[in-house]
Amino acid sequence: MSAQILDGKATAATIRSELADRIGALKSKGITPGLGTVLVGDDPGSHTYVTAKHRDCEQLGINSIRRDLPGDITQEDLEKVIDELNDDDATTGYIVQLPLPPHLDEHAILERMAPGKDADGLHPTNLGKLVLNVKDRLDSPLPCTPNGIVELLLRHDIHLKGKNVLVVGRGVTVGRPLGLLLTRKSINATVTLAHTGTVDLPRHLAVADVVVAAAGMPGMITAEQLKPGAIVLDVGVTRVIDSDTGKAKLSGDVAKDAAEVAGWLSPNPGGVGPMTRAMLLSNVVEAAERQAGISIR
Ligand SMILES: Nc1nc(=O)c2c([nH]1)NC[C@@H]1CN(c3ccc(C(=O)N[C@@H](CCC(=O)O)C(=O)O)cc3)C=[N+]21
Repeated sequence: MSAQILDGKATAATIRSELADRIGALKSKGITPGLGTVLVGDDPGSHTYVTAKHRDCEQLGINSIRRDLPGDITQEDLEKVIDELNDDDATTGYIVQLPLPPHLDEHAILERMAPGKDADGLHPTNLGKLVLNVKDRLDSPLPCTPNGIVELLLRHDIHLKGKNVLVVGRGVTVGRPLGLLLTRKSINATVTLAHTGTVDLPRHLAVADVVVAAAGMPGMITAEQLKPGAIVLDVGVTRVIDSDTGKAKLSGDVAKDAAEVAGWLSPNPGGVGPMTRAMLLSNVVEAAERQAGISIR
């Protein structure tokens, strides 16, 4: 049996075309959404993702505000940039690419962002709303990768009600908030969050209907660990050196042989990554609609 593909590229393209209509409606009211990005340092992976995000904006007619900052920027100077973006009317929403260099206080930066301009859905206030509200639709942004995973499954007509979901990795952009989304009444999954402190990961994998691999550990999830027919989402993106070519390449957390056992598999690249970017655009458009007083639901 070979897994069916959760095609993030095609799904993201559909979402972008839906957003184009909503952007057209905003522009007819004289409103052009603007996405800001704050990138500190010169990590090649982060530059790739930020460039891809701005390419998406250009294709959709969303304004781009790009702040690439030196890796040795002080906390105080970074906070000044955050204050500028909070006050900039052309910036509907923005993100601070994580992780930040270790000398910077990531929490203080995220908290300093205006919650209404948080395009990532990672501001404590917005994550707090997710903790507090299990049943209603929220009027605040959802974290992009977790929401991208939900949207990818829904648009392939896969429903998680009653399913056992194993999330591997407790990072702030994926693992930690994902359970908050999947345990909402509208989805009703049961979620286990595994991490580096988990004992006997294979025991959890063997009973998981859905596996979200977001640990950043290349090839960690292999076919023999999976429950036959499991739905597998490969989220991890780690730069590794290709042993044959000696060149840097991106590796996912799921080994190639998983496709022989899984029922569904999101390719990497081409799965959750494009969905993350599509959800970011959706958060920016929703923020513009909210600021324009357009009811979005
Ligand atoms: N505050 C913050 N928010 C993030 O959402 C965030 C972050 N920091 N730090 C880094 C991670 C990583 N990330 C990706 C986004 C898109 C692709 C993506 O589109 N990947 C393409 C391949 C790259 C390409 O070809 O464009 C794919 O999977 O098909 C990958 C990874 C967001 N992140």
